[in-house]
Amino acid sequence: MAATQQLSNVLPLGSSINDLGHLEIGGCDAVELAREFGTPAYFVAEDDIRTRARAFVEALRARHDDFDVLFASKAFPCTAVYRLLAEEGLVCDVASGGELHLALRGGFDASRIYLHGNAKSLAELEQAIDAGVGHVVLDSFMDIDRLERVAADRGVHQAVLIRVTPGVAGRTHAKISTGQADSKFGFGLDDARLAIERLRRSNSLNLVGLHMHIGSQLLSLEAYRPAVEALATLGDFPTYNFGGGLGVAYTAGQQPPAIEDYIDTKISALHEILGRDKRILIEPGRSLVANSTVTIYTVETIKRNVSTWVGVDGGMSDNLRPMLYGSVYEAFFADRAALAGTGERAHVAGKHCESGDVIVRDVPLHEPKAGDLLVTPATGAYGHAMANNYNGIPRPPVIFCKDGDARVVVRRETYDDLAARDV
Ligand SMILES: Cc1ncc(COP(=O)(O)O)c(C=O)c1O
Ligand SMILES: N[C@@H](CCCC[NH3+])C(=O)O
Repeated sequence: MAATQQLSNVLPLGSSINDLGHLEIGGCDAVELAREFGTPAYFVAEDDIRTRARAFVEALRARHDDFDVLFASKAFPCTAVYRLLAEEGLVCDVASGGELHLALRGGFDASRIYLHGNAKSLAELEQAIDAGVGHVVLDSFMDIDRLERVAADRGVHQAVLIRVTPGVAGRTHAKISTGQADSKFGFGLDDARLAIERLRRSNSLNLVGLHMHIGSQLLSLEAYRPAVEALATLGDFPTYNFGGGLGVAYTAGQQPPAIEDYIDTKISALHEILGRDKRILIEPGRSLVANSTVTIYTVETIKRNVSTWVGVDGGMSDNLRPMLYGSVYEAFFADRAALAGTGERAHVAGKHCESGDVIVRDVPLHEPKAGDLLVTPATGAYGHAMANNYNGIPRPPVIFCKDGDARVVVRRETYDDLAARDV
């Protein structure tokens, strides 16, 4: 049991080990889930996401009157997740026409959607304005020109924010650091001043505030205050969006900041630097959904050479993060969860034709054998979202689990789906 206690920070809230020694998530036996829905598959404890969404809302409500929590939907864009978070009273950030389509399908009112993007197309801007999105977050001078034309053509007065790169980068992997001046995102401080001037003269765009997002998977909160200080040099606005970024635990040893501390840091900076009379938006993605989900694979092969290689039926097509960022995960067997963290050290290899397709390196696995069900926790954020069809692998299903019941919310792709776009 000690082993799963250590893993409680990475597993969905409410997970347990049942009398058979099997992992349970959302009250469902993981071995039964794999039997019923097949592998690989993403299994989501619905209540985990609800609890975290409520924690963000409550932490804000305790500290500030006028706020919204935006679901940064790039982290887990499927209609069931949009629906769940719309039910929890969140608003939504989308970064493309496709995410906008899903958010609307998932039940978000268009007025509660913010459109982001550093390279929005004309078609996406038209789609957003025609749908009636509440806010567009502007990212470049061309973005301003294009949106102004679209809004003017339609006689719409569109609320906008400007995305600013405050010159402060959150401490994280270089590929997910976004606050530095030399970034593809947003306006640097000098350009932001020009953009503000430009928007003050606009008849069709109504600048309501500033946005920043300084990086993702931040395990330290120290960069937020200097970033807010930088925003404050741009003038006084009614609305500020301080982005997402809160890190999560991927491995047993990790202790990310608590949601309350994260909100406290942002709200203290808001009150002390910008004032109390502001509307504040925050935009979490990963920290809402990452730990809600486990992926379950089936072990197909075991090979022993210099190392032990445990080959599973998925890989970089369902979890690109180890390949992109060298991300580290835990792994253990669903039917002997209490033995997590014990056994022979092995690499969990994906099935793709890439030497780097290794899901977890150097993890203790208890007597691995073909047919074992291998669990990797914390795959809810940027897992399904970045899934792909490399090597002709159909993308896995997403299964929601709650109170012992499980239901498919995204079905498994088929081989016919793979061929469907060929002409
Ligand atoms: C503009 C914007 N907002 C919010 C997020 C969500 O970030 P996270 O998943 O780190 O909370 C991102 C992604 O990093 C982003 O680019
Ligand atoms: N895809 C990244 C996060 C991207 C953040 C989006 N701005 C990850 O898995 O960590």
